[in-house]
Amino acid sequence: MASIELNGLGHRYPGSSDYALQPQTMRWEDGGAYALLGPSGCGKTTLLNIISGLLIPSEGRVLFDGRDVTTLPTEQRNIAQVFQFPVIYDTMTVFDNLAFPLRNRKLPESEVRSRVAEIAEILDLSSELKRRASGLSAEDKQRISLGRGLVRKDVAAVLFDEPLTVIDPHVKWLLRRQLKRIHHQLKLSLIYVTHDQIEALTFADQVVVMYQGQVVQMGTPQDLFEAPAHTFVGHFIGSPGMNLLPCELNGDSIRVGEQSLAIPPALAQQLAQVSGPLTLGVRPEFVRCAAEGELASLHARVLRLEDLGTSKLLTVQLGAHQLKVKLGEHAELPGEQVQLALQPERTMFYAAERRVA
Ligand SMILES: Nc1ncnc2c1ncn2[C@@H]1O[C@H](COP(=O)(O)OP(=O)(O)OP(=O)(O)O)[C@@H](O)[C@H]1O
Repeated sequence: MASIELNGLGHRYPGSSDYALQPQTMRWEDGGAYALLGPSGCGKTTLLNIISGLLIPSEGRVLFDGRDVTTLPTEQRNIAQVFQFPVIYDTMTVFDNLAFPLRNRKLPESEVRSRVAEIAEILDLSSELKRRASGLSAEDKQRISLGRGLVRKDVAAVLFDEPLTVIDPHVKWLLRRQLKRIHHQLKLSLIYVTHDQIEALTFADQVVVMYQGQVVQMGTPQDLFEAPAHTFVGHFIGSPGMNLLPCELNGDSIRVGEQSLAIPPALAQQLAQVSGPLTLGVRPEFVRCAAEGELASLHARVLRLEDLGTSKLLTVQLGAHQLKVKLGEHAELPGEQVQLALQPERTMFYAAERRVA
């Protein structure tokens, strides 16, 4: 296993003046489980291909444990890869498929047997080991692909490119949990590309959120939820995402539309240093219905209440903007008008999309 450092790493495809990947520097720790999460076209595959050696970046360096691998071909990087679709040998048995990466490295047969047994056990393939891979379902075949990616202990990292795309949603959930268990048991460095936030948040210790060729935040699922560093993280993570409202500083308060919200003097001082328009961000989970006349609350017009099963979602009109509020499963429609209080420590401020307070 290895740490991975990206040093001023950026990429422009030949003939394009735009960066597919903006130059950036970051470090991923040895043994970590990282998810690269972002919408289509944000640069996830470009970054993964640079790490795997399929693509040489136009700028910057990639280091594995301090060793510069930027221009090394994939075979010399000592990595394992799992792709969207199964890559297995149909004519071989499940055992021989799982054993292949180990036999390729000339490991003694006794070690091959014990390692294959360990991986097969974790992936629920133990009873299938003698079967030919050709007769298996697409899901079982992808399970074998996962096993082949995970079977070697000596790889620098295992890279996954949307590996659960072909998997049925129910089995997907099981496999995600198995992957998490594998990570805890085997302590492999895992990098997992996905555009699915649930997949990223359940699998990874650290989620690397990408947007328009940039990593806009790297953090635990809790960091991303409680303190989004970028408005994109705010609305991309969460269901529904963060409420984002244009606002202005006005002395010791914030103006939101026609209304005023008192804020602590220290926060007002901090916001006074910021240039450019401000946006207030608060997740629907951190807004509550307040008592009439309660200090530091906003007045809004009720639009609708939807039942989400374990919670209810209230939509209100606040000036020109709509705001979502998550309420308990037994909440009732609060009438035509409502006072809303925002949890102060979970209310964020953004300028030019970045969090400033
Ligand atoms: N071979 C290429 N030549 C030119 N531009 C490319 C090439 N591959 C990708 N791009 C562009 O680079 C940007 C990043 O693409 P990339 O495939 O890395 O994103 P992604 O997040 O992996 O998206 P997806 O989930 O759709 O695969 C996009 O604007 C894309 O059009």
